[in-house]
Amino acid sequence: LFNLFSPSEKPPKALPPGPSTFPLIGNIIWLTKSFFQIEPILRSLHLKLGPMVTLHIGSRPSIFIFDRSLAHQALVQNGSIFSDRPKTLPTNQIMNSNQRNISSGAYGPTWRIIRRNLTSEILHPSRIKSFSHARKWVWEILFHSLTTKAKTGESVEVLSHFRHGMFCLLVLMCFGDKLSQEQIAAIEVVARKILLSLDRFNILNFCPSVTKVLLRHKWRELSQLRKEQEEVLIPLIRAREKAKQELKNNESDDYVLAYVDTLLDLELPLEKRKLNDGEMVTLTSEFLNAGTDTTSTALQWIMANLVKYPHIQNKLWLEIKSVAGDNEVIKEDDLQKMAYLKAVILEGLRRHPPGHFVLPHRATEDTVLGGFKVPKDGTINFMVADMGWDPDVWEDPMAFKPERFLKTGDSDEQVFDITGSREIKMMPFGVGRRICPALGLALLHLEYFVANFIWKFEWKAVDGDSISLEEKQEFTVVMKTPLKAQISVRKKTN
Ligand code: HEM
Repeated sequence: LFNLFSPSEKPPKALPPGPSTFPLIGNIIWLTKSFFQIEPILRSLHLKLGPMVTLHIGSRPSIFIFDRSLAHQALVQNGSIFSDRPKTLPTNQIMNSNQRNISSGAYGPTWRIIRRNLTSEILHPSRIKSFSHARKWVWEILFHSLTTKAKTGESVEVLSHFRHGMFCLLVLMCFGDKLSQEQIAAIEVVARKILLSLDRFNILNFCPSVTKVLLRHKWRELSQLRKEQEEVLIPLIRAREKAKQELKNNESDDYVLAYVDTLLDLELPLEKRKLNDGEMVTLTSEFLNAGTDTTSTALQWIMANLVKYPHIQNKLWLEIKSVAGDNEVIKEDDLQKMAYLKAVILEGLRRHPPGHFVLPHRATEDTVLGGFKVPKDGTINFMVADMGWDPDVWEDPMAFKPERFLKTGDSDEQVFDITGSREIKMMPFGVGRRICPALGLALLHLEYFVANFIWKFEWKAVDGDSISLEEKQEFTVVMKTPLKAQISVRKKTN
């Protein structure tokens, strides 16, 4: 437990401060607001009340942490208390097989096994390497559609291209690389339909026993949506199961392990059984959804800044040129030699983290943080965007300056540690035991695609348009005015 008070002192009884509201009505009003609507309210409360703020949302207190060293105390130094998840809402339970996925799973043996399966079987650096042909395939699809735009002079709606590219890539990692573009499109249609309609079902959570009667058609609609998802994914899982057997029997060199293969082999530690179809659907969908919007949003923000600031784009292009020479495509090994590229990506994630909060955490014991009580079952949220914009850590924090991530002089100082294990300066992937398990993959995807985009094309604002950095909440925090760019193919002699 935290040792923030001496044994003679009594542990504090008070929760972190919060606004005064009418108990029941206030709790319900917060429930109707999205995190994005709450964020500005929290910021003004933070200025008045300090680094920890409590809102009574629904039946439990929700504590919001602004301070990076308190975040470190909670998530790193006391990770065993702060790594659980709150119980998910009844509508989400249908989509996540009753919390049987990584992101919503309770901190315990089942979560540990399914998370470790993903990190060691698929996201291990050597495994990530085995998917390089899939990345090249997706790059070629993007390259062809962008070249057509460049030739016709049409502007590019950047996000839809990026999102489709990221989705294809994750589908191939998930189901194997023998899928056609049509099959991928069918998975994408149902995944987007679900993502865009989930908010409509929130009302069902207000008093499920009542809404199950009064709004039963809406509950049916939700079950129908889940059924649609299963009807698309289960046949693909079965087909992969068969193909895997055949490829293995023939000892084929073509066999590249896919996420589904690992799930087919997995055994749940408590129940001592294999995953059922519903659980497989839940886990494969999590893989596709967790990685698509996050990465494509980050990519859009980064490219927006490269369009807005042509001198940064040019500096990056010069670095790529110095490493890539005459290569048509940037090779993955070459990315390691591009320090400025890495700085651009990190600055993008600092200035525009795709999620302004990590997923909510739950405290498993009564404990003390920052001199306040954090009650057992309380929900804890971490203010990701605000930490990355803290003027005590980052000079001129709202400016886009990749140089801040470049090592100066020849000191032995480590390159920036985004895991925050020793100290948190920003946390776009979270920190501690629940840190995004795919941060290495996400960084590789961002580096690989940004490098190739800039290597092959020059990106400019559409005539007369300035690039607005205003934000809007969707699944992630996206550009309110989506980036449109005019692109031209770079000439070798440029
Ligand atoms: C730029 C891209 C990405 C960003 C910024 C990002 C960010 C995050 C954040 C903030 C969390 C929550 C951490 C917490 O609750 O403390 C998270 C969790 C997670 N992410 Fe990512 N992510 C990205 C890409 C991906 C990709 C590509 C995948 C999968 C292929 C993925 C899979 C997951 C999973 C499964 C979790 C849940 C971890 C757990 O609860 O144990 N993410 N991510």
